[in-house]
Amino acid sequence: MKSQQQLHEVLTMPPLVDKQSFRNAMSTLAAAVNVVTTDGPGGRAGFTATAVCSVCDEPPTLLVCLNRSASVYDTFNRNDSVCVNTLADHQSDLSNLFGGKTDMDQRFAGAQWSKAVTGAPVLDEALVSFDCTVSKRTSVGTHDILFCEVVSVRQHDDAGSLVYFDRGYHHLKGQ
Ligand SMILES: NC(=O)C1=CN([C@@H]2O[C@H](COP(=O)(O)OP(=O)(O)OC[C@H]3O[C@@H](n4cnc5c(N)ncnc54)[C@H](O)[C@@H]3O)[C@@H](O)[C@H]2O)C=CC1
Ligand SMILES: Cc1cc2nc3c(=O)[nH]c(=O)nc-3n(C[C@H](O)[C@H](O)[C@H](O)COP(=O)(O)O)c2cc1C
Repeated sequence: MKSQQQLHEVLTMPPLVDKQSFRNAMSTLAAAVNVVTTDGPGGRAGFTATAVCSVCDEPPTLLVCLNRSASVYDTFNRNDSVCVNTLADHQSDLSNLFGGKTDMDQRFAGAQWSKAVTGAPVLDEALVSFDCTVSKRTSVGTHDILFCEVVSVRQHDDAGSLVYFDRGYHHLKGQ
């Protein structure tokens, strides 16, 4: 068992892995690219996210990690609707558009959208769109984790996938 002094030393130690080493390691994980959107009382917003993951299928649930310093944070915090639009292989321009520093109307002017059951914008040419309501939110470090229960899905089986790997885009063709 650790003494109080040993516990204090462990808790106040600097992290063993610095931020840059963590990011370099994470850059080796290939990930799907998503434009995550919302609409509701807080207004309309969308951002690019690779930190999206399947949680469970009963109830069908995804998670999305959102940096609390993002310009879209307040809007997502005030709305319950979220649509995770996974990009098709030809949509890297859209990823860059929603990836930061662009005015929100300009971001949405870059593509065609429909309205989902929840009211969130669905990207017409997405590989797949998961229309969701946020069932739970929690904070870890700099990010909020949104647990999103899927209420409807729209899928284009013939499209390829846009993959982010080694800080760049790669294109996976469908079968
Ligand atoms: N989870 C996140 O919040 C992510 C944020 N980004 C943003 O896009 C910028 C460009 O990213 P890259 O070109 O891939 O180069 P980078 O060197 O900044 O990031 C490399 C990898 O580290 C991870 N990462 C980056 N920033 C992170 C963060 N704040 N929290 C948790 N994981 C993070 C991601 O997996 C990313 O692909 C980043 O600096 C960041 O602002 C990109 C990917 C994921
Ligand atoms: C490829 C890529 C993946 C990203 N993934 C995430 C993510 O998973 N979570 C996140 O909070 N931000 C992520 N970002 C950054 C957000 O897209 C960006 O902060 C957001 O568009 C808001 O930018 P703004 O604060 O300038 O408006 C990613 C950016 C890029 C280009």
